[in-house]
Amino acid sequence: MQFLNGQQPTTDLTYDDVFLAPRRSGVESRFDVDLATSDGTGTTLPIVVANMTAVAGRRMAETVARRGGLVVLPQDVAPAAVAEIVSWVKARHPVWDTPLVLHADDAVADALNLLPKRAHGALVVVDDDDRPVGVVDEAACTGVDRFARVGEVADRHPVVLPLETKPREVFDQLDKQARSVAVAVDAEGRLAGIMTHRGALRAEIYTPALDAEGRLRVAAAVGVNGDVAAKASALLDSGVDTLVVDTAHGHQEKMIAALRAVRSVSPQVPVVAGNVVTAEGVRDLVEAGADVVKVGVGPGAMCTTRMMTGVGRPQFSAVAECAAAARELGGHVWADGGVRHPRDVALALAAGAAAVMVGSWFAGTYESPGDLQRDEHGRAYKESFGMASKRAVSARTRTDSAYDQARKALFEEGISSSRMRLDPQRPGVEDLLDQISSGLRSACTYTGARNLEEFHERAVVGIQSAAGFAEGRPLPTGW
Ligand SMILES: NC(=O)C1=CN([C@@H]2O[C@H](COP(=O)(O)OP(=O)(O)OC[C@H]3O[C@@H](n4cnc5c(N)ncnc54)[C@H](OP(=O)(O)O)[C@@H]3O)[C@@H](O)[C@H]2O)C=CC1
Ligand SMILES: Nc1nc2c(ncn2[C@@H]2O[C@H](COP(=O)(O)O)[C@@H](O)[C@H]2O)c(=O)[nH]1
Ligand SMILES: [K+]
Repeated sequence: MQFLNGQQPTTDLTYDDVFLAPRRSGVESRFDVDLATSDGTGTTLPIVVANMTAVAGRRMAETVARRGGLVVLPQDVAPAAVAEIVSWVKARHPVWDTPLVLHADDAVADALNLLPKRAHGALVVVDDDDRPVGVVDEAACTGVDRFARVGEVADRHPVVLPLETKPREVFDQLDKQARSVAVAVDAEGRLAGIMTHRGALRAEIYTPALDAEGRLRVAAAVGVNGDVAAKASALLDSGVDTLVVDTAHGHQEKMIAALRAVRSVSPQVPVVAGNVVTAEGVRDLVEAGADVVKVGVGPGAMCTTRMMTGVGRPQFSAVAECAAAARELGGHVWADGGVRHPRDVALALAAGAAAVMVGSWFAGTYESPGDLQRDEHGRAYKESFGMASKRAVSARTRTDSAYDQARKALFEEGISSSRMRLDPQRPGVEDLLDQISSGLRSACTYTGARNLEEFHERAVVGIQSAAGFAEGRPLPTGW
């Protein structure tokens, strides 16, 4: 990456302060761009979902890995629960989505409660042998008594296809039969998956992030306190593919000790550690065994660290400097926090990040773990909260003595309750991944890059005023 016309920034910069200049390009199509990462985590899309309780759970893990990204399960999840989630994710089909299931005599009210759990907008009615007998969507439940049986409102002639059917064929069948979802069955005719029109298209464009056995990948976080080696070992035994050693102040002795402990358990597993914002921090963590260093102190949407402490660093400069330091040592960085638009992802990768971590933005999707709620205007939202908020800290310390709990509650550095609205145009995390990956593919071709390494090499970044940033925003209501 270089600055436009040899500019030298005189202050540290954040995403809003910068823009990418277009360059002569020989890349003919945005589909010619390869978005695979080179950080050893096996992802084919440079997006990692942050280890936040309000964001990263099993449905998020399955859905994002199927599109090539990675989800980090939070360190607050009990080891037995992590093991259960990992084995569940690993048992998911890499192409077909997991259906929501009811029986014919379940109530329409049950269907309405279940539908927002997944973005495909339909659930499958099965018989006692798990064979699909119908499909129910929201339209079928509208204007119907909530105690009516789903069997009475279901479409009894759904598109049912063998599990081996190629996504392109699924797309064409849905088109031909004018249906919005197809249902997959195994050799015995039992329900095995569901796919929407858009899902079929996505399955042709994205490549799932798979482990050596062809199963979806998943990561998990571990803190720096307690017996880190034992915790890391338990996570690896559960089948976790990448370990994230995570604490607010990553550049501390405890982190270095934790990294050495993790490395003693497994010399090969990809290990991510953070958070830091300086080249010195990167060097110390790479030296202690991190393959990837997580960069970002204070940019997070739920984060009050900068207001509480004055500590942090504008994220674009932090990523650029840390990525350069990591590259010198053969390491990588993930840009963690503060991503609010697809452009921020492109800019972080241009600055040299191997992948970009997104938290709060993805809390406002069907796939995040929280319950869907509605505000006074009927708009759908989910609750989000920071991992250093009072809410998260009291959950994390619930087994400590009352005195210790009270001591830890003093260091609150996050928001306990915030509403993340679901975008009516993009209510599912895959809609947001589409938006991000389209923006990124386009940014690469504007720069003349066929892959993310070339994107970083060729990126020319300019510095803009607040007016420059404002000019780039659309004005949907006129002026
Ligand atoms: N990226 C960011 O800007 C930030 C992220 N977070 C996230 O919140 C979660 C909780 O992290 P964390 O609060 O580190 O909790 P942890 O449970 O991981 O504990 C952190 C440990 O480090 C010690 N410590 C020393 N100095 C600090 C410091 N300045 N801030 C925090 N701990 C310190 C703490 O001791 P003692 O409590 O005795 O001081 C404690 O033992 C993580 O997921 C983290 O990523 C939190 C804040 C900032
Ligand atoms: N200072 C705090 N930082 C937090 C807290 N919870 C999470 N985080 C960090 O934010 C990113 C995600 O950023 P986002 O803008 O996408 O939401 C996450 O990975 C953590 O590093 C917190 O309570 N305090
Ligand atoms: K912030």
